[in-house]
Amino acid sequence: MMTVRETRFPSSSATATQPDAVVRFCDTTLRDGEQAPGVAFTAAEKLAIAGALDAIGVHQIEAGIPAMGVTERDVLREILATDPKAEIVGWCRADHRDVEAAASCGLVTAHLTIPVSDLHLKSKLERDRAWARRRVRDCVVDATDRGMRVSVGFEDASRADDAFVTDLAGELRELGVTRLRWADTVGLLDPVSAYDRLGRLVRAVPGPWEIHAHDDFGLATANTIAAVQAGFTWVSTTVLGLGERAGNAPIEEVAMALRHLLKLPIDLDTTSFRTLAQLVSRAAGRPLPAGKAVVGESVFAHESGIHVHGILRHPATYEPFDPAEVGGRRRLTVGKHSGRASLRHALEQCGITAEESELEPLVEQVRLAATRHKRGLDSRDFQELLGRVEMPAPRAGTPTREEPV
Ligand SMILES: CC(=O)SCCNC(=O)CCNC(=O)[C@H](O)C(C)(C)COP(=O)(O)OP(=O)(O)OC[C@H]1O[C@@H](n2cnc3c(N)ncnc32)[C@H](O)[C@@H]1OP(=O)(O)O
Ligand SMILES: O=C(O)CCC(=O)C(=O)O
Repeated sequence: MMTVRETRFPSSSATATQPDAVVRFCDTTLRDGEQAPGVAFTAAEKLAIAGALDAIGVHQIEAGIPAMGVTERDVLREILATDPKAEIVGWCRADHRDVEAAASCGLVTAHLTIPVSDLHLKSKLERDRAWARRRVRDCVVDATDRGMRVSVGFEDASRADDAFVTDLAGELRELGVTRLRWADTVGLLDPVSAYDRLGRLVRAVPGPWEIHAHDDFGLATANTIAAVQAGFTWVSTTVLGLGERAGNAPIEEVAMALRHLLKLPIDLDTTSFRTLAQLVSRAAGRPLPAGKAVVGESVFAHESGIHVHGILRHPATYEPFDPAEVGGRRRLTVGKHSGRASLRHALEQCGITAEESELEPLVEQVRLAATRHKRGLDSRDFQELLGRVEMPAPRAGTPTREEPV
């Protein structure tokens, strides 16, 4: 383990814009996440993921689709039987059969979805806005009559007529719908328009709104943050952004951006983010990319000379927050872009105090070796290199580092 002086990261609450606002998370890894092509969680994996999401303090877990059949409903019952703190939600179409299926699992909360763009209504369902209004209202009444709490999602809202969505939202609030979800189903939103459009919507129809963003243009996190800035108080997320096509807004990115960029309090145990990401990555059969924001293996690894020089003086120079906040680990690596400060530090870790004049040739040797290997040097490579260049012997009694430098 490297030894960087303990230094404090700049406070994350110093410039809070809305100090009392707690943004709530509806995590849909087990619904939209599992809709990612080729992903199929087993019951055991669904239970493990639900347990992990509950343990970190997610407010709502969208745990599956009751209409999918008996196996899905059994898993939903099993998740409910674990008595989680999080509210467990079943995703439903605006269809009485789906409401019945949700109720039959013992779910007390149902999320009903209705497409709202003319494209979806006409081309997909061969229906119109009047049908959508009638159908969703009927299903809301059906679910509430069964004693269920109901939220409603507007599918393809980003391509819908805002006036229609606003009117429908007002009617649904009056029917007792607890929350409205605005879905950017195909990821067509940009943050500036999101802020503008969603701000107008919240002002017209106050109350809890949730943003459900997709990442087709790589903007899911940015759009989610913009929605919160516009007044939305719930966010739809999935672990690692797993989901349809390019996926959803990753929980780990949204939470850390809200905490550190918007300075909002986040009441999730973010220290488990890395283990949660590893769990979902394994269950989904999708490797966790080294550079994945917040939870990738490399996002707190530093090789470049200027960066390591800075990090050794104050980690905040090249880290946005303390890696421990997300269960991550800082690593200083030696490679093609290392400089003298980095190698001086690596040598110190091996118990060697080098003369300044010895560092420059070592830098050159490290560059050549890293280029030859086409990767950073691990501790064995580094030791080998030291054996080949003339360096002072390690200080007596100082253990030689075994772990990567
Ligand atoms: C944007 C989203 O992520 S939406 C969520 C999408 N998720 C999934 O589709 C995953 C799970 N889906 C399934 O297992 C199946 O599609 C089921 C069980 C929901 C339905 O299966 P099937 O009855 O075989 O229907 P199929 O998948 O062929 O077509 C979808 C049907 O839902 C209807 N439908 C689609 N959206 C809605 C809606 N929001 N409200 C009401 N009906 C809808 C379509 O009109 C079509 O009905 P039809 O068969 O009467 O024409
Ligand atoms: O719940 C909803 O309405 C959103 C459905 C969805 O996953 C989407 O539109 O991307």
